[in-house]
Amino acid sequence: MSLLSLDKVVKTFGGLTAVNRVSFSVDAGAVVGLIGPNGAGKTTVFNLITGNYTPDTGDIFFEGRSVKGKKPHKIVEMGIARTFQSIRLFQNMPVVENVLAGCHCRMGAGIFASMVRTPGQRREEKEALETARQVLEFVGLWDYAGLPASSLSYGKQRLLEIARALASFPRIIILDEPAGGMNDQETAELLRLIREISRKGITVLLIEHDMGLVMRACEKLVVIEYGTKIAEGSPEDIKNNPRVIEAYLGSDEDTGGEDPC
Ligand SMILES: Nc1ncnc2c1ncn2[C@@H]1O[C@H](COP(=O)(O)OP(=O)(O)OP(=O)(O)O)[C@@H](O)[C@H]1O
Repeated sequence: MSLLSLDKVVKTFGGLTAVNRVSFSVDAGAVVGLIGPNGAGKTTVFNLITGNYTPDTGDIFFEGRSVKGKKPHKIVEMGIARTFQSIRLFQNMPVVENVLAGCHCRMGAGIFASMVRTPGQRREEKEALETARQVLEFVGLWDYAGLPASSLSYGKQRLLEIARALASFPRIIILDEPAGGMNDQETAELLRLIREISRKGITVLLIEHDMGLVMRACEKLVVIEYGTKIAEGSPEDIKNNPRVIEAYLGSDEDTGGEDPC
C-alpha cells in the first residue's frame, strides 16, 4: 500500500516550471530514490512534500490525507521528517540539544506548563531526553552528545540531522543528499544506517547524487529531468534505461559525462 503519493504535481517559479505534473508513489516500508541531473527539480519535490512549498496544481497524499496547504510543522506531526541538502543545525548548541529540537513537535505541554515546569512538563522533558539518547546511539553519536554540533565532522553533522529527524518518530524520512561531503567510509556507514532505518519500519525517500549508494540502498528509483518524470523502476531497470542514460550524459556537471550507474 502506498504511504505517500504525488498526483500530477506542478510547481512554477515565475516563468520556470520546476516540477511538471509529477506523479509517483512510495510504498510503506520501501526505500525509494529520487534522482536526476542538477536542477532537475528534486529538492523542489521534497519541499512540496514537506510543506515548504505548496503545489500550484496537483496534490500530495500521505496515508490517504492531502498535505496540500499544511504548514511544515503540521506535516512533521503527521509523520513526515526530513533533512536538508545544506546542513541546518544549531552549530553552537550541544549535539543533544539539536536532537531535542526535533523532539519538540511531540511535546504537548503549553507555554504555561513550560514556565512553571509542571510534573507533566518534567515528564515530557525526561521522555524527550530518552528519545534523544536512543536516536543518538542509533546513529553512533551518543559519545558526542555534550559537544557543540560545530565540533563534528561534516559527515557526522549529516548523521546528526538524521538523528534529529528520527526524534520526531516519523513514518517516512526524507533525506536530501545525505552523502554530500561524506568520504567513502562515511558513505558505507550511511548505507548501513539507511538499511537499519528501513528495518525499523520507517519508509525512506532519498535524493542522492552518489549512484553507488542509490543503487545499493533503493528498491525503486524515480528519475526526473527538467521537472518531468522520465523513468521509474528498479535500480536495474533504471541503469539500463536509454532515456536516463541520455539525461545524465547530457549533464557533465553531474557525472563528468559518464554513465550514471
Ligand atoms: N525558490 C525558488 N525560486 C526560483 N527558482 C527556484 C526556486 N527553487 C528552485 N528553483 C529552480 O527550480 C529548478 C529546480 O531546482 P531544484 O533545486 O529543485 O533542483 P534539484 O534537482 O534539487 O537540483 P540539485 O541536484 O542541483 O540540488 C532550478 O532551475 C532552480 O533554479
